[in-house]
Amino acid sequence: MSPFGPRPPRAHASVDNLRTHLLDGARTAPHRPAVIQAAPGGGLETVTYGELAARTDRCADALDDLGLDVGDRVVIESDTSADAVATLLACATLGLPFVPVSPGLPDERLRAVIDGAGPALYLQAEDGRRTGIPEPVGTGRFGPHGPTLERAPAPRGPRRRRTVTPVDTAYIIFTSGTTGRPKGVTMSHRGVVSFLRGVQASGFLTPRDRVASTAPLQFDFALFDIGFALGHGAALVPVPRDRLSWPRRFLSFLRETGATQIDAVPSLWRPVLRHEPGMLAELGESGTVRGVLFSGEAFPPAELRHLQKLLPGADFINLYGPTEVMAISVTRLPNPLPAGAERLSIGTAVPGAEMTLIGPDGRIVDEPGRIGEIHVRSTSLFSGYWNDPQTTAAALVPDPLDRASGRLVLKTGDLASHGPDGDLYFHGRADSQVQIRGNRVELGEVEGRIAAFPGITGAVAAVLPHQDGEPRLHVFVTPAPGSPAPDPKEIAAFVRAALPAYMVPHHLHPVDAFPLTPNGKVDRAALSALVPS
Ligand SMILES: Nc1ncnc2c1ncn2[C@@H]1O[C@H](COS(=O)(=O)NC(=O)C[C@H](N)c2cccc(Br)c2)[C@@H](O)[C@H]1O
Repeated sequence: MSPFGPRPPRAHASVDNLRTHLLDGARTAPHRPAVIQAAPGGGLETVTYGELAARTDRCADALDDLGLDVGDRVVIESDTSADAVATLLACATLGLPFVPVSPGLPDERLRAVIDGAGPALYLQAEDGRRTGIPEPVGTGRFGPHGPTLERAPAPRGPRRRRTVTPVDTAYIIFTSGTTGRPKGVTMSHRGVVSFLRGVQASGFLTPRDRVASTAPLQFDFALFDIGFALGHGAALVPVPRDRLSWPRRFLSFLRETGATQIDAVPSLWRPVLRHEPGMLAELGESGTVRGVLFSGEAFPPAELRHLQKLLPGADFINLYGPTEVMAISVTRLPNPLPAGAERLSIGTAVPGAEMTLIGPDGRIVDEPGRIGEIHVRSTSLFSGYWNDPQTTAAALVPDPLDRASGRLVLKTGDLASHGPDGDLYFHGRADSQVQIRGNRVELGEVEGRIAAFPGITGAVAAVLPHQDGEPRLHVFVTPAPGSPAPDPKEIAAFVRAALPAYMVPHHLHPVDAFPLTPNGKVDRAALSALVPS
């Protein structure tokens, strides 16, 4: 009996809870590998479903004894690992929303997340190096034997809640929102589990798969990988951060672990394609890689074609969606992409969700080719931005097709059009539509054209201010190693041959690599710093 009175009953297997959904594999096949990871002393170690469940319950018992209540937040600072998974599943078991942050997060950003979330407890991996967590937050570390407490959480008073329900918060993801203050995307157990069930219906994974996960834990892509792998009884293969920074080390880790599925943002592939196409081709020939899943940003078609050529036997899966609904669609793309395809399909929503395009007039847009803003109906809708009802009301709006119902839909801020086949095609963010001399320019079109120029492996376009007040179109390109710096006049002619004159870039900047956000996407806000002064 814990000093704080009777323990609340654990989440019952019949109701949606992240722990019960993901540890089902522990009941049916406890000896199967759940996590295959780099071992601290080098080499690899395997944690089975049975062992993962045991670590989860050890951690849940220890957290339970602290007298935390359903709804009390726990910050987890770690890379993806078996112990991080056990800790977040322990939180799910007790209804403690976890707030994942990555070790690289600067101190002041972590301070902002802690100010925002008001956590009861902060836990880091046993080898974590963070110091200076402010009172009254409790602090501790976790390892294979569960958590060890350093500073007890402030006394919480008697428990008010009996048990965790599917509409309770599973996690809060703080996104580096464009405005300074980070927004906390609050996701319920029902939201996560219903999306994972929807993806399962597509049948992309079998229990024999090994899913290489490359996203930082603070990005819901990492949470997806955990749910995707464990929900199928497959093995999760977290790729260590120091393996991601070098293409050779990344590819050798994929080979050593026998990864069959590689999940990454498109930009992660750019240096691999540029510097190690041969080693990538060898991995392709080995036949172990069955699938490449990507999300977070549009995969530039020229780069995707190059990757498909090197991994001919793999499925290429485009996962689209904002963190506010976890995601929405999972689309297997044609391999190879049809020649001339300028835009990738984001398909149709997973079972249980629906995307509709709404025009500026609030009416549905459904004739092919016309652009509208994606609105989403789904049981995976987030509960709201943490402690921010105004911003929530701007995103969760009355259903424009069914106002009387009181039901809300997510207004995504993303533009798309229907293809002839009914699939949706992504046209960028509504707030990133730019005008050049009064003409609407879709940056993706300019980038796609320039990336197809021989000797260029990647292109990112941006409209940047100019002292004469007239904004200018800049393009940053990564030339293939050993290729001469591209001639701006040749590029201009190449663009003019396919696009209207106003899409011809004013400035061309060859760069070694594009700046990336902490989640690994191209950091468009950082491009202006690359313009030579
Ligand atoms: N496949 C695409 N093609 C093009 N543009 C994409 C794609 N996926 C996103 N985006 C863009 O990224 C925005 C959203 O950013 S986000 O909130 O940080 N979330 C993300 O990126 C990650 C996303 N939630 C995700 C990723 C993997 C698994 C899960 Br489960 C969830 C979307 O609104 C889109 O603008």
